[in-house]
Amino acid sequence: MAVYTQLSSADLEQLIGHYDVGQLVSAKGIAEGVSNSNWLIETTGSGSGGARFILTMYERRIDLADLPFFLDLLDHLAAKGCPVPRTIHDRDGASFRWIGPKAVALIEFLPGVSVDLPSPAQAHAVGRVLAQMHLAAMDFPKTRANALGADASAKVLAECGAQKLALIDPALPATIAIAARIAADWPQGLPQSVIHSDLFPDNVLMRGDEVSALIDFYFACNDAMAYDLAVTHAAWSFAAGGRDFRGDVGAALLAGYQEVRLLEAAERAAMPILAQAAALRFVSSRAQDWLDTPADALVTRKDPMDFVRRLDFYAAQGPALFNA
Ligand SMILES: Nc1ncnc2c1ncn2[C@@H]1O[C@H](COP(=O)(O)OP(=O)(O)O)[C@@H](O)[C@H]1O
Ligand SMILES: N[C@@H](CCOP(=O)(O)O)C(=O)O
Repeated sequence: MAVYTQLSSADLEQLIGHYDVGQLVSAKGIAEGVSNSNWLIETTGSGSGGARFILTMYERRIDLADLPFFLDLLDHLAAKGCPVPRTIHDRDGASFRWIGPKAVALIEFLPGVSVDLPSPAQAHAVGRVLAQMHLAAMDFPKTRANALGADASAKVLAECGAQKLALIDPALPATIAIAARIAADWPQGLPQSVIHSDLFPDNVLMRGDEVSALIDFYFACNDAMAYDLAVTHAAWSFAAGGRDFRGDVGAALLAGYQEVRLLEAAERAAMPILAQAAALRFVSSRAQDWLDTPADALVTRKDPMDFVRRLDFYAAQGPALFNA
C-alpha cells in the first residue's frame, strides 16, 4: 500500500502544469513504501533535464512544517555531489505545493534498485556515501531536533506498557528498563551533523556495487554522526529477522565509512551503546505501530522482535565489533 490518495488525470495535469517539465505523459502508483503516496511521473521533458520524476504526497508521520528542512536538505546535498535526488521547484520557486489539504513535491527520479541481502562490497559503498553525506551536511543551515532519540524510545516503550508489550512477545517488556538505562547513559558531546536516521537497504538505490541514490530523508535530523552509522549497521548487517549477524557486511560498512571520515576515539568507544540505542529506536516505533495498527489493516506490520534480537546481539558484544 503506497498510494493512499487517488489523483485524477486532471489533478495531475494541473499540478504538472506548474513546473517547467513538459507535458504529463503517464503517472504510475509505486507499490513500495508505507508512509507516503508515491507516483512515477513521465513527462515530455524540457529545460529541467530528464522526463521522469517521483511525485510524493505526504500522508502521515510528517510534520509539514518540517518539509522545507527535508526538501532543502536534498538540494543542499545534491549540490555538493551526494547521490540524492534534487527537488524540482515550480515556476514560482516553491519546492512543494498543495493539492487540497495535502502537500506534494516533485522529486528527481534516480535509477537503481534496493538490495534485499547486501554484499560486503555494497555495504562498503553505502558506508562511504553515508560519511560523504555527513560531511556535506555539516554546513546545512536549517536544523531539526531528533524526535526519535534515546529519550523518545524509552518514553514510547514505557507508554506502551509491559502488559501490552507482552501481548506482542513475552520478551518485549524487558526493553522498557533497558531503554531507560540507555537514555540515562547517552554519550554526550559526540560530533554532530544532519543524519539520515533510517538508512535501511530499502532507502538506498544501487546499481551493482555503486550507490545511485539515498532516498527517504523524512526522519533526517541533527544528531551524532556515529549514531547514524550505528543505525545503518543495525539495518544492514543482519539477515533472517536479526538472527544472523553478517560480520563481513558490518565490517565493510564501517571500513567504507572510515575511508571518508575516520571515527574519533570517543565515537568508537560509544558504538556499543549507540548500536543498542539504534536497535531500541526500531523496537519502540515498531511496537507502537504494532499496537496502533488493527490486525486486519492493509499494511504489513513490522516485527519489533527483529530488533530485540539485534539489541541482544549488540549488548553481548564489546567495542571490538566496531574496530574496522
Ligand atoms: N528519487 C527517487 N528515484 C527513484 N525511485 C524513487 C525515488 N524516491 C522514491 N522512489 C521509489 O519509491 C519507493 C517509495 O519511496 P519512499 O520514499 O521510501 O516511500 P516511504 O516514505 O513511503 O517509505 C522507493 O522504494 C523507490 O522505489
Ligand atoms: N525503517 C523502519 C520503517 C520506516 O518506514 P518508512 O516507510 O518511512 O521507510 C523500520 O524498518 O522499522
